[in-house]
Amino acid sequence: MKKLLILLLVPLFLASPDQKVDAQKTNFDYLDIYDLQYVDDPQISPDGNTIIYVRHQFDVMTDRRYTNLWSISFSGDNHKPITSGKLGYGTPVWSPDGSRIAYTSSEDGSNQVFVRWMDSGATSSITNLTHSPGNLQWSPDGTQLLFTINIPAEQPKIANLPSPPEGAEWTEGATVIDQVYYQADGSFDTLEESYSHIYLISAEGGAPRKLTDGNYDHSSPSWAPDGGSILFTADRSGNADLDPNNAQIYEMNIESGEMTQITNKRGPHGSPKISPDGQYIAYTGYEDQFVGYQLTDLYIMNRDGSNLQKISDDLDMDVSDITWANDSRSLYFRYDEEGNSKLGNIRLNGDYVTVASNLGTSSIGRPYGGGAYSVADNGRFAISLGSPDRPTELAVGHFPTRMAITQLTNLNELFTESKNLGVTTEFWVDSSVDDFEIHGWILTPPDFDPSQQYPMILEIHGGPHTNYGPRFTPELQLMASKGYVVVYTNPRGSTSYSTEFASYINQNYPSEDHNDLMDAVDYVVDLGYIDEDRLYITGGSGGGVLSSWAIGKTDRFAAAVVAKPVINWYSFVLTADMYPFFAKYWFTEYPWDDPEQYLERSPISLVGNVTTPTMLLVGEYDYRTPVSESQQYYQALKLRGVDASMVKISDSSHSIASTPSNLIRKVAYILGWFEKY
Ligand SMILES: CC(=O)N[C@@H](C)C(=O)N[C@@H](C)C(=O)N[C@@H](C)C(=O)O
Repeated sequence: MKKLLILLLVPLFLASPDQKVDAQKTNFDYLDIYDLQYVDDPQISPDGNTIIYVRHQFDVMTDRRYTNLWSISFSGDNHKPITSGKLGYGTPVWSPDGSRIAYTSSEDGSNQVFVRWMDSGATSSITNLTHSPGNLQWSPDGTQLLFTINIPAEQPKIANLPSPPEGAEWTEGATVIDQVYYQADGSFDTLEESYSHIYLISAEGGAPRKLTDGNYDHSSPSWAPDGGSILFTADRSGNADLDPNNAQIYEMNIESGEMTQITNKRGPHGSPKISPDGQYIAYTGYEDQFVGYQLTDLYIMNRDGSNLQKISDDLDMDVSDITWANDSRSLYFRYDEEGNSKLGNIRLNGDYVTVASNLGTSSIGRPYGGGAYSVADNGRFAISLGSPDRPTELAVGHFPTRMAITQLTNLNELFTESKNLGVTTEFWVDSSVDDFEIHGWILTPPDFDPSQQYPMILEIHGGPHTNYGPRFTPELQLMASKGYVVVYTNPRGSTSYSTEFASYINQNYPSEDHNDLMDAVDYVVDLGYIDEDRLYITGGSGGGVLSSWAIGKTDRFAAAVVAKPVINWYSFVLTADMYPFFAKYWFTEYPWDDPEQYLERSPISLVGNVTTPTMLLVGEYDYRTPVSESQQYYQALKLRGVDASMVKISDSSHSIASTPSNLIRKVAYILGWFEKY
């Protein structure tokens, strides 16, 4: 008995100290997804004393994500629900005096705008809309709200059809399509032609006033400090559908409805905001060069559009989500840097600082960037705080005193205390083809022991102009919990490093990003704990491009799962929902004018080399990277006698992870395929 006892105790001491398996805990498993909770969209009150945030939860019975509004004080006290139930509440916005919040809710069966009086808790819907509202913006005096909704365009009759006889059982009929955008990923039906318009409504309800007109989209409304006018963006050229990157800034006088175009440089103009002193307009954008990646900069100009200045020259990172500081002397903004999502503050002379790092999203999928923040008049701010080890929580801080960031919520404390999770470690590897350094992370299994040999999965991000980072990723944690070392990287083309790095694959994708991925695999293999006979590769969307490209270049992988890929750029730009953008920005010619340009960068051109057993996996209603792309590769592999399988995830769009059970299915099919080999 004594000898048996010693044998039983030894393995526990072998585990590396930082990954000792706690026998009281269990490994992260598929159904644990439904226990996760996320903080998103934290909105701090104007006086900085209270934060309203959106809490994301999941219901295993309805297989749905549902959201509620919660409130907590800046000190962390008085944490309580504002709404409850398994419905949808979102986009909370404080009134300028902090007495009310406006938000959207589906509690009445359709998405409407609600207002809550914070002192009494009285709540009322103030709209009765037929389409979902968005972009809620309080007027400076708190008496009115702006919002946008999509309004169907008048549809001309195409044919004078006879009516079926009474009781006849004719077929459904036909869908007439004549607009450029007739499908959008996430909308399962054919799109009706509609345009986004801006409305104004009393904060106490009543008939809304339609401010904009015409068959044009109007977006990003914001108020002038005096409440006399609003800014918004629109491309009213009449060619916006086929020229998708040229929205301009307009100012509209609320009383007269008179509209003035403020900008006219070619290129996108996003999120126009007037400074609190009324002196400047800030916006994000760039001068369009018609290439795949273009750095999004921050500009300021006078109210009339004169004296335009780019103030983010020293940043070389994409700027988004801008907010003027109360003194009109700086702006807060979101940016990603080396795979870390951050909140920054930039002065009008271009000097900038990082205010907070490690922002997180509410995704249950892969570790993409993102995050949310808000700032009070006194410099207090709230952020969605991410971490590689737990879902996103709420944190607060103060700028410029730079008090320590304080995490206020711990929604997942019991979860993280009861689960053995994979551990994320960072690495950099020198490119084998030039001077770039490639950034990556290794997610090791909960019971990891570097003296053992492990199967390895290389998981590749899409976009391609996005970035992965040390962020909580249930999708990859599930792979690690099943015993895999999971490696993920930011190959060239990824954002958050430099314009040079991201632009390298402009009209040159895929290319040496493949080498970056193989350099990362070589690096991790050289660490000595990977079984080289059990190397696996997978990736979604752009990651599907690179995983199918890779197995056309090497047979080092025991198996591959190519998820929602582009396989043939020629067919892709003629079937994808965003086809005008893809054709005009990812290529220099149309496919019929230069088929070779499309074919030479298409994974289908390398399928003749493939020996790797491959599963295709795609959402049944994926309109971003259509099912037909996966079908081409699957059928080519079958014709070549390569072991292939194809999984179509039912009722799924491009965003497979938007439904928890579909995320579970995706990981289970991926691991099932790898286990087979
Ligand atoms: C950044 C981004 O999403 N770009 C779009 C043009 C896009 O939809 N790209 C897809 C081809 C893609 O790779 N999407 C990634 C984000 C995914 O994992 O779905």
